[in-house]
Amino acid sequence: MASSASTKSIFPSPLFSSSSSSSSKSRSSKIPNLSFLSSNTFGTKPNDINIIKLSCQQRCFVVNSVLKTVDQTKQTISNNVVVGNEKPTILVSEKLGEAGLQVLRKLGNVVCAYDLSPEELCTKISTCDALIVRSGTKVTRKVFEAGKGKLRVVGRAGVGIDNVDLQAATEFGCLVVNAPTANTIAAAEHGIALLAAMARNVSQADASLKAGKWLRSKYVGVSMVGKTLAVMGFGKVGSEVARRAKGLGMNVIAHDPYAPADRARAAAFAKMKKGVRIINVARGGVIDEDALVKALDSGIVAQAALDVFTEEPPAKDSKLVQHENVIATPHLGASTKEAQEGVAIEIAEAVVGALNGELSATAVNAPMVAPEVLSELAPYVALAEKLGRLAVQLVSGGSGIQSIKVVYRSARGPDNLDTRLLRAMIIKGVIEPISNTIVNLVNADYIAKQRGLRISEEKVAVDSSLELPVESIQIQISNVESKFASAVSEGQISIDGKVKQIDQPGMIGLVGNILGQQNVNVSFMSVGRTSRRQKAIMAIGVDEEPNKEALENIGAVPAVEEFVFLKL
Ligand SMILES: NC(=O)C1=CN([C@@H]2O[C@H](COP(=O)(O)OP(=O)(O)OC[C@H]3O[C@@H](n4cnc5c(N)ncnc54)[C@H](O)[C@@H]3O)[C@@H](O)[C@H]2O)C=CC1
Ligand SMILES: O=C(O)C(=O)COP(=O)(O)O
Repeated sequence: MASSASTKSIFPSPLFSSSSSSSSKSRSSKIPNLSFLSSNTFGTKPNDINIIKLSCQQRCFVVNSVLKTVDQTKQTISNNVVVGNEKPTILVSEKLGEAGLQVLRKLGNVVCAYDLSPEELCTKISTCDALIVRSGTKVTRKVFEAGKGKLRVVGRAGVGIDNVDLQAATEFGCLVVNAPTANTIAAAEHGIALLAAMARNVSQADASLKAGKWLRSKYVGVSMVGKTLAVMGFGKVGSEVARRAKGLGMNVIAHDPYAPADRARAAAFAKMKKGVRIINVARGGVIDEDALVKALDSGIVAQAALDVFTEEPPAKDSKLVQHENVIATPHLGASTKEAQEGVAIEIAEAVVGALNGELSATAVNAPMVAPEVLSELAPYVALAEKLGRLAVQLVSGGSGIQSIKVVYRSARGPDNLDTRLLRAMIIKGVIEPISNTIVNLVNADYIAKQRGLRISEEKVAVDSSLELPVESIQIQISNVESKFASAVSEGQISIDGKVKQIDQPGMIGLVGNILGQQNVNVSFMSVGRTSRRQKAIMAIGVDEEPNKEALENIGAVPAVEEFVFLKL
């Protein structure tokens, strides 16, 4: 970065050079610099401004300028899920607990429309910003196509997202969030309920009694105590089932190829014991239903208790459901009052958070960025996007960029710098100006890949006592031609960005006066700061080009740490 924190650059540096060799004051006037600040809305340390060296042609004079308001910065970070000042419309297509609806109503217009046909859903979705579903709504590619440009969030009020086309969601930049914790106990309890009901033939005995029979010897059951329960999938539900089964005196073994070894001891299921009993409260797809019918017929499987099916609802004449040794419930695992209230609140908060521009902790198709990481990276997010925007506008033909190398100079070790957000914003900056595609954290990597844009990243370690996560971000683009001959050095365009700045009273008047004295008309002025009396930034548009004296006078103002003049 040529301009250091203390440099006041009037006619700045060789275009896009990352060199720090020459002072910006000594450089040719035809190559301007630009300083950008993203206001600090996330509690990032107050010294932060984004500085970008660039070349432009439109007349614009910049002394510590504001790039984004608080909300705008949030929008940038938030995958474009913010819908401006209008109240967002949230479609709830399956029954959701009242407590969740109340949370949603505080933010937006909530439309509850149940049992929609696929066509009706597509029609309705075109006016909606968010959609909340359970397992009964198929959120297909067609739904995302119909919601294109408007649908920003799909909330799954539960765990399983197999009814949502995640690939399509990602391609359309639509965030998918779920509610992964609130129905765990309900599902585990349902598993235990099915286990006990199956062991004691509760369903069959009940049906027979209601049919006027009294068949005590037919429905002799089996005891659970001392039996072995194999839990397939030792996640949230599986481990709660295991705890309860142990309480019933069962021996519990678990199989989970992905669970940490200390959580699940792998068990071999090469051959099931004859007379095994199977319970499924996960998903129909985990069991081959035809094979299960055969196994039930042959007696290898004595009984099955099923809450979930490959096709829901299953066909009325389903051999599996009708089998006398099968008890079945219509996907009721999560259906307790308590779980549904919990799930409703969990998903409503996730959707509201997403619509408010926060990255969700339960995002399914976007990288999770911890709040503290988000907070400290906030100023760099705006910087990254601007660097991308500048890059693409400098390259002839706009779409000519095929690969970008991003160099992060940081005192942090590579493992302590999460650059996914910054990379996504660079991609956003590069692609959005030249296409109609909305790019965000959800789809950035996908869109880049689809367009053949390769992004490589390098983290360069620097010694620094500052606790900033990033000292500078540099974008390097090789083998491109520029609209501005001076932008290319040795076949490469290189743009640097950095952060810092100061807020103090009187700056607007001071700078305005200097310009006025030179008869330079101000066409716009935008000011912002990280926080009160902290770092600030100001952008001024001018109708006439200020002369050298005016620029020098501005540069001489003590509080101006750095300023640049640029023609866009
Ligand atoms: N019936 C119902 O109403 C409900 C059903 N569910 C379903 O229950 C299942 C479990 O939910 P959670 O425990 O919340 O999810 P989870 O993600 O906490 O646990 C799933 C576990 O399955 C393991 N797993 C994945 N592939 C496996 C394989 N091939 N063999 C063995 N284990 C495998 C994973 O490593 C993970 O530990 C999900 O399918 C979910 O959709 C959840 C809640 C209610
Ligand atoms: O959370 C899950 O994965 C479930 O299967 C619950 O489905 P539901 O919300 O009851 O349609």
